[in-house]
Parts: sequence; C-alpha cells; structure tokens
Amino acid sequence: MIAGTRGSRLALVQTNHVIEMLSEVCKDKIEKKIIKTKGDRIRDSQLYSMDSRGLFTRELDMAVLNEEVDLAVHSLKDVPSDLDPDLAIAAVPPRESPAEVLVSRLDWEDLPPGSKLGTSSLRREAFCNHHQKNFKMEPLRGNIDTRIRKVMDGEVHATIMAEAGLKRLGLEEHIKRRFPLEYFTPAAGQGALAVITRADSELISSIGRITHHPSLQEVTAEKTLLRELGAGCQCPLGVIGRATGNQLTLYAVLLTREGEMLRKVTIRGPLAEAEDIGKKAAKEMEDYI
Ligand SMILES: NCc1[nH]cc(CCC(=O)O)c1CC(=O)O
Repeated sequence: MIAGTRGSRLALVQTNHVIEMLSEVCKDKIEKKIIKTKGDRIRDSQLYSMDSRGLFTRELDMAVLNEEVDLAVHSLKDVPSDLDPDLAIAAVPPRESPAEVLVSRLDWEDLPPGSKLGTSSLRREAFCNHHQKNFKMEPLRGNIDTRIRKVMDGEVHATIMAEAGLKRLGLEEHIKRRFPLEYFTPAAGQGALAVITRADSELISSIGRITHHPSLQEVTAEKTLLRELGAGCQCPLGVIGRATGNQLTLYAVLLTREGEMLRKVTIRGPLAEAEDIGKKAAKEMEDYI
C-alpha cells in the first residue's frame, strides 16, 4: 500500500499518524510518497474560499485516482464538500481539538486597535471584526512554522490558527489563548483527518476500521451544511458539531466579512442523523445568505 502525502511537516506528521493507526488493523506494509500540490507552491495570493476548491488536496487526489498511490491523508477541512465521485472518504480517525487559538505576544484583550492580524481566512477576518477588534488584516501564507515565525519576528502582531495543527506539531507553547467554539467558530471539519481512497478501492473496509464514529458524525453534519449552502455561500461560515452520547449538537454562525451577524443556528438530534441535522441547519440559514 502506498500513502500519498504533501511534503509539509504537518502533512507528514498526519500521514505517519494514520499509517501507525492503519498498521494495527491492516497487515500490509504502508509506504509514503510525497506529492507536491499547488497550495504548497502558491505562497503569495489570498486564499479566500479556495479551501472549498481543493487547493491543497486536488493533486494528491489525482495521484489516488490514477493509482500512483492507494490512499491520501488530508485535513478534513481542506477536503471539498463535493468530493470527486470516484473518490471516497474511507476513514475519519479520532478528531483533534477543533478549536481556534491565538498566536501572539500580546493576549486578546491587550491587542490594540490597528494591530496587524496575519490571516488569509475570510472567516477569521470576519470573527475578529465581529468582536470589534479593528485589526489591520495582512495576508499570511506559508506552513504553520513559517506563520509562527512571522508573528515572533514582528512582521504581524498576531494570527489565529487551528489548535489541532499546533498540537500535532508539538507547538502548543505558542498558544496564547484558546477560544471557546461559540466565540470563534471553526471551519467545517477542522481538527479532523480524512483518509481518501478510490471509491471502488478494496481497501475501504479495512481502512474504515480506524474510523471514530462520533468524529465522523460531527464532520458529516458540518460538511453537509457547507455542501447544502453551496456555491451561493460566499459568506464566512463558522460551524461546529459536537457529539455527546447519542446526541449531536450542530452550531453554525454566518457573518459578513465586516463581522455583521447574518444568522446563528443550533440544531440538536440523534448522532445517527448527522446528515439530516446538517440539512436542517442549511434550511434555517439559506434565506440569510
Ligand atoms: N487551511 C489550512 C489548514 N488546514 C488544516 C489546518 C490545521 C489542522 C486542522 O484544522 O485539522 C490548517 C492550518 C490552520 O488553519 O491553522
């Protein structure tokens, strides 16, 4: 079996983690193959909403489709909600923290208006505006280590990142503060991984054994909401599903880029009906786009 991966430190850590989990359920030896993607090469442009178009994932997916590799490990939030029908999410392992964190020398309350916030995410920009921070937004690209370095070097005063990425890289020391999920709501799928195979792969059932079902249901509800809102949704959307026992609570916030709240919904239901919960949330939000 060959696992395709991007070459970034985060991608390699994530792939190694999945290979380790898979080695406990499959007997095949798994090798790694590094694939360069467009998202790794374009370092200057803004990234707004490009995640949904598979900037980081397409070339790796192509390598899966043309049988160059058998599987690929992606951050689930980078996987387009309308995945190529010839591909399948074979597994969703236990989710890491979905939370957003502040990386900064100064704490959140101490960052004055006009501080430079490095981000290429419309959602993060919108949440800062929603909390009336009056930051000056600066595009910030590059891998996680690079972004942290730019904060430490003073190129920008602060940035907002996924806690999951920092934890996986052992960079928790740079976390100034973790935001509550309702205060700074993450992107669909944040903190989760997806193992992608060809839709007709014989490996699907064995790979599927590393799936953590509550994590799968959480991200299913989140990604369903995103998919249902569809291309018409250019607005920043924060969404988080949380499983507790047999229940799933889906919370979603739609903002304008300027931080105005368009709509906020909470839908609760049985964990097994994650897709329905996502669809219900979409129904309640779609008129506000
Ligand atoms: N958009 C890039 C991206 N894709 C996945 C992660 C972090 C890990 C995760 O969310 O699972 C990041 C970096 C970030 O947003 O800070």
